[in-house]
Amino acid sequence: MTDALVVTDLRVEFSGFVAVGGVSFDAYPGEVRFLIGPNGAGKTTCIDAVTGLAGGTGSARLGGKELLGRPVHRIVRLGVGRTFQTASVFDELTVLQNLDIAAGRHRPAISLLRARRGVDPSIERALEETGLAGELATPAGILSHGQKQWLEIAMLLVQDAKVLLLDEPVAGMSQDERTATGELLQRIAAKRIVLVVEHDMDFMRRYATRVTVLHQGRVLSQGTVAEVQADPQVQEVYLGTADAIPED
Ligand SMILES: Nc1ncnc2c1ncn2[C@@H]1O[C@H](COP(=O)(O)OP(=O)(O)OP(=O)(O)O)[C@@H](O)[C@H]1O
Repeated sequence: MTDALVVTDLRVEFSGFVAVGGVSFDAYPGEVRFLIGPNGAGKTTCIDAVTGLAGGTGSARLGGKELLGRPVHRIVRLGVGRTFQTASVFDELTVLQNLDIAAGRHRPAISLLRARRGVDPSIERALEETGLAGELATPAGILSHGQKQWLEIAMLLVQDAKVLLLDEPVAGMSQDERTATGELLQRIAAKRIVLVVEHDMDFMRRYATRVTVLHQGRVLSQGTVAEVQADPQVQEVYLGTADAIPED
């Protein structure tokens, strides 16, 4: 079983501006963990710090291992993967070629040069899991917006990421794609840590098991969906009204 991700008193400054001012949260396999908050709350900066893209102080531990201070590639090697707000796949390559590249770090370079004799089992599993099995030969550039996000997730699965940090995975998706993505996150979270940064409150309410609400670089509220929805401070930040995060 994958260890927990435990972030303690994380602080990130940009030239004296405090973007993240002492944030603590944890995430476990088996839950779909959400980080929400208004624009500029520090959500992306938190995952930038955990993945080594932004320097931070405090602690971000995966199992017993401290992530802060390690270079990006070492954090990746420890099993921490992320997606970005804009999908970063190779548009001119097929779905399979993208996944081959993602799988590359597991094989000796020479095997990448050999002719393909069937699809790698880890790639096959990732294709099934993300619903992209029918798109093997499709150039990534002509996939739908949702499918591109799923391909990015598939690339992390192929790399056997233990932690998936997903930055606004459903932004710009259709309702059907959102539902498919929520169900995908529930499936992959069974054995991995899934932390989702989102603006979409409806999506959060449907799929979050636990939520941390950030505001101006600090934790405003933390708990189950019901707990954060009932928190007057959260309601205040979202539009300043009690029905800002509507109940079903
Ligand atoms: N590289 C940087 N240099 C300076 N300031 C930055 C940098 N990155 C982020 N910031 C600032 O830090 C604050 C937090 O930004 P961040 O992108 O983490 O917020 P966010 O909660 O992810 O917002 P959004 O929902 O709009 O993506 C913002 O005020 C932002 O302008």
